[in-house]
Amino acid sequence: MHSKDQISHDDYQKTADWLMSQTKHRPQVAIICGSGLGMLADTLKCQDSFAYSDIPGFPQSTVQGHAGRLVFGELKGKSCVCMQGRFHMYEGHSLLKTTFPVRVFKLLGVETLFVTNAAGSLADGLQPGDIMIIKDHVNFPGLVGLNPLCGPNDDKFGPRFPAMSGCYDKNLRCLAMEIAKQLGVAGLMQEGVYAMVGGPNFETIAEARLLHRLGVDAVGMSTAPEVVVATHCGLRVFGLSLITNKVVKSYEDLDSVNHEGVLEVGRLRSHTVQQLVTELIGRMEINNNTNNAA
Ligand SMILES: O=P(O)(O)O[C@@H]1C[C@H](O)[C@@H](CO)O1
Ligand SMILES: Nc1nc2[nH]cnc2c(=O)[nH]1
Repeated sequence: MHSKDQISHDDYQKTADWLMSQTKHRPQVAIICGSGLGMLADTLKCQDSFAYSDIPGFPQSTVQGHAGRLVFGELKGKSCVCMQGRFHMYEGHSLLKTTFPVRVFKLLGVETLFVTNAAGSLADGLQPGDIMIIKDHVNFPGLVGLNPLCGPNDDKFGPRFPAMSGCYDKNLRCLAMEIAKQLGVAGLMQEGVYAMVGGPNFETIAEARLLHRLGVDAVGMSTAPEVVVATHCGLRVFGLSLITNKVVKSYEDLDSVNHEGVLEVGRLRSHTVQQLVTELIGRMEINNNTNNAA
């Protein structure tokens, strides 16, 4: 890693301090909105919002469907911060930049991170419009050393060799399924394994078949680095993939995926995703956060 890519503890702290000087909200929960899912921020009450371009140290969103705003507010009595737009490796950001907000959230006192994304389905049982609760992930870039934790370890955030088993909180996954039943949308939901690939191109048929054989249920281009960094600094994580398309696995299939279609499914399912996230945040327990990374 080149030194220009490194971000010091002070850099994260400066951004956190700036945000705390601009808003009275002290969020317990952070939400990262995936492609087409930015409307999650609209449900927050008593909003304070900041364009990424106005936040010292923040990267900029370049992808259509990622507005580039950080929104603070209340949801069901819990203080939240929501990223309307995330950063992807394929935009040219370093992985440390991609995950920069997660460590800032930790310094703000956040204890639970919600990650959402748009993903293509490889599992036969997952259809466009379905919602997958992420049970686990395969971080393909991470497996070959493209990991935000590479480089000097910042012991104030977490250990050199963090465990990743159990990084998607089981209690929150169970509660989400219970809420889905109560909302009458359990038929749309199942748990599965998400895989991150680098993008920005969608999969070839041979790549799709490979991922399918490896046991991947849904594939996308984000999330895993954020979850790795969140787990490293002790955040509890809950993740949802909105299935926006079937990944083409047959040479006879003439379908092909495009980003506009991905955003459209996001819009169609926005209400259900919003309801689920709102109820889950309302019903989950929050521990007293001692903010031990500060
Ligand atoms: O930010 P997410 O992971 O939801 O975005 C997915 C992956 C690509 O960025 C884009 C492809 O349409 O959607
Ligand atoms: N890699 C990948 N990312 C996606 N995001 C939404 N759909 C897809 C897909 O089919 N493949």
